[in-house]
Amino acid sequence: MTEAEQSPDPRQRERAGLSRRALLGGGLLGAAAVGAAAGFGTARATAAEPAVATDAAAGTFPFTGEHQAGIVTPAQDRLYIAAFDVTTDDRDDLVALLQRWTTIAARVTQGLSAGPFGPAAGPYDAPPDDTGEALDLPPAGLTVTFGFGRSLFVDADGRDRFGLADRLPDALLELPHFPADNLDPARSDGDLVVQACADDPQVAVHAIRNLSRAAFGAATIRWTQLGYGRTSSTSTAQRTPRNLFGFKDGTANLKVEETAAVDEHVWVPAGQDDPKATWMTGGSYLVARRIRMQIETWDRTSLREQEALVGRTKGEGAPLSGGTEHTEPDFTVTGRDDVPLVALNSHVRLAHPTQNDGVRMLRRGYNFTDGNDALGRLDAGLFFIAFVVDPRTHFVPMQNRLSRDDGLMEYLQHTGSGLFAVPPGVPEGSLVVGSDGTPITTGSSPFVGQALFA
Ligand SMILES: C=CC1=C(C)c2cc3[nH]c(cc4nc(cc5[nH]c(cc1n2)c(C)c5CCC(=O)O)C(CCC(=O)O)=C4C)c(C)c3C=C
Ligand SMILES: [Fe+2]
Repeated sequence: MTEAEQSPDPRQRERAGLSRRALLGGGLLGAAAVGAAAGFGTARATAAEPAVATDAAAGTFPFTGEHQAGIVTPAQDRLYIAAFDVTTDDRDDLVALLQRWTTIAARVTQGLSAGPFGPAAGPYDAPPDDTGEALDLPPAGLTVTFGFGRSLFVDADGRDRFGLADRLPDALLELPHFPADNLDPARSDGDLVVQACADDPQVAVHAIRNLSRAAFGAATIRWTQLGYGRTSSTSTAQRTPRNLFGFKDGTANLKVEETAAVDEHVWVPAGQDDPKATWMTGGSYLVARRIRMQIETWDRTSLREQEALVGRTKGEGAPLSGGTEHTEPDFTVTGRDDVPLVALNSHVRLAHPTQNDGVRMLRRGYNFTDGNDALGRLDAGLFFIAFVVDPRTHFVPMQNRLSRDDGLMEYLQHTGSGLFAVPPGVPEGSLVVGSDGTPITTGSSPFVGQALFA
């Protein structure tokens, strides 16, 4: 036994024990990273806590790949999303931030601590390199997805901030003002966005907190949103969840199994028209809208009216033209006085591809509840997230139509908004692996969004 392990000071004793376990656990950690990359469950491992196999909730998704994770990944139950303002004006600092973020995201998504020491080991007189709240938790299917806002490229006066203006995609437009928008600038936009999704909210918060910590001196948080109860399925294997209006949401969503449709409507293709956006090949555009729902008014609305506004039944989620949940709506079917069964101002009619030039989107929204207002009404709603190949064709026209004609709008208020270019994934097998088997990025190794800076 070492001197420290025999010390009367319990902290000294604990530290000595941890360091020892760190040494003993070094070999296992490499195995943990490999197992995790293969998509198998591991407990959160640190240099101090070697990995152990746990239950199914411990699942991991690979961080690297052609596309970033967290888009077609089966939607997890929880969301923590943060937008950042970049505070440095040095391009090298921005690149260094993205390198740090890549390393941390590659680690935490595989159930590792944010840094190699972990929260309870490492130099005793320095802050731990991981904040610790996820130490004993499984990875919970965590994915971390990064995006770039228009303001990263040009400032409000159109000035080139980081020598990136000639790479600003035409598709990364300033979203227009939509009818009935009531946007709070403090809940909108941002230079960078990080979407963390997991089946455990603490795991998602841990990821954002440690990324935010690593941004110190380079970027600060502009807004965040916690979400619960996914409002969309992104895989046919998932059951359809419900939104806070009590309706099934995500029935007609794009699903990962529809590969041709996902290629057409989600991923930015190679050889697109815009030469400024070649770095986006394999990426997508993330549209975020914080939509407050007038819950109390809705709850005083008759079931007949609720179903008419949505265009589907509340229980089964079937279109009002008949059938079951997954029956396609038939907009030609009429009832008494030749009135269409799926009303002209119903949400599903106005959002249907047949009314929108065949456009589909991959929705990945979450419910939110952020306390209440002075009148005791819940500040609750749907944090709408959609991934699309081009917001000019796949979001703006539909949102204009919905804002203008959708009967649901009487119960909705858009209070936050953001549009972000989500670059492709970090290529598989490209991250440098450290001597302890954990992912590292160095000055020369790949990082998320690297093609933008090439
Ligand atoms: C601009 C895009 C959309 C916004 C904003 C939006 C907000 C929103 N939606 C619901 C509830 C439902 N939406 C449903 C379907 C649906 N919604 C959109 C787009 C937006 N929704 C699309 C493209 C679709 C699919 C249309 C289709 O292909 O049939 C449904 C029905 C079930 C389903 O298919 O998902 C519900 C219910 C709320 C409450 C809301 C804002 C708070
Ligand atoms: Fe919708």
